Amino acid sequence: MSDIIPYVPVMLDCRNQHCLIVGGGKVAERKARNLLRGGAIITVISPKLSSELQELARLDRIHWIARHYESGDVLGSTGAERSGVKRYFLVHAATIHADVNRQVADEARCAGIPVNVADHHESSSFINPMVIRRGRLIASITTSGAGPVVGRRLAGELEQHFGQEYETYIEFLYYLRHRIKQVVQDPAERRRLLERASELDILEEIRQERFCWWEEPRIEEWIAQHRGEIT
Ligand SMILES: C[C@@]1(CC(=O)O)c2cc3[nH]c(cc4nc(cc5[nH]c(cc(n2)[C@H]1CCC(=O)O)[C@@](C)(CC(=O)O)[C@@H]5CCC(=O)O)C(CC(=O)O)=C4CCC(=O)O)c(CCC(=O)O)c3CC(=O)O
Ligand SMILES: NC(=O)C1=CN([C@@H]2O[C@H](COP(=O)(O)OP(=O)(O)OC[C@H]3O[C@@H](n4cnc5c(N)ncnc54)[C@H](O)[C@@H]3O)[C@@H](O)[C@H]2O)C=CC1
Repeated sequence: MSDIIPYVPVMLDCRNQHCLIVGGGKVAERKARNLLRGGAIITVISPKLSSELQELARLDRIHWIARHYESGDVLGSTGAERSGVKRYFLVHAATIHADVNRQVADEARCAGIPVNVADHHESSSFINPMVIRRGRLIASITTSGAGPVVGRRLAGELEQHFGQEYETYIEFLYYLRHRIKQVVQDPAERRRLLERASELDILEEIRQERFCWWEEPRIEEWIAQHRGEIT
């Protein structure tokens, strides 16, 4: 048995970042979908593509280099250079060949580029969790390699817990916090207001379809009412 890797969870902003996927099958397709959703610019190096990836290439949503991986590709120093890439933000090694995946991983690690290896999580510098989304709320869960079957069941439990009402709830709290930050300068006062905001029973109101979005005057009134409170 291998040790538990003490993964550090982070959320990456991949918008307009160049990402490389080596391999063009079912797994590469899933990694591409995930990155596209995050706004990344994707290059795929693979002699063949799944039908969904072919469609994405046809629509210019991904840049396809139609050949086997060559040493130096992760640095953008071979064919990838022609796609205008200076440096990849992250790399996925997702071919069917363990030795090719390992080569991609070694080259990426040497270059200091985060890499995910589809067939061997111990060689990866990052792994992909199961994700559920409710607008701004993103809940992700991983079993650190125990596998997606159990992960999917646990994600299903999260889906039950975090219903669609959380999208409005979190959006409301975001908006209220944004306004508090604009009008209240004192950090202690701000924190107190933010705590008050988190105690509001909005979630239940949304669930019962009683919630009306707070317009500007109501927010100002609420802030004025609570900012002078002494705790
Ligand atoms: C460690 C990790 C690294 C990573 O890839 O990031 C990893 C690794 C491996 N997966 C393998 C197999 C499968 N993975 C899936 C599916 C998913 N795998 C995902 C994540 C992860 N998979 C990372 C953390 C996982 C964790 O939480 O523990 C998901 C969540 C996200 C995503 O892939 O983007 C996505 C769910 C998509 C969804 O349901 O929505 C399926 C099912 C399917 O394909 O339909 C199978 C076949 C069934 C099976 O084998 O269990 C193998 C063996 C390969 C082999 O033996 O050849 C390895 C290699 C190893 O364990 O080292
Ligand atoms: N991490 C995960 O979530 C999962 C990982 N896997 C593993 O991921 C890997 C890929 O699986 P699939 O996508 O299902 O396989 P697949 O057979 O559908 O696709 C493999 C792809 O690799 C390409 N390829 C082969 N040699 C190449 C090379 N030298 N350079 C560039 N591309 C090359 C092929 O053209 C093909 O597009 C396998 O090792 C599999 O065991 C499988 C399921 C889930």
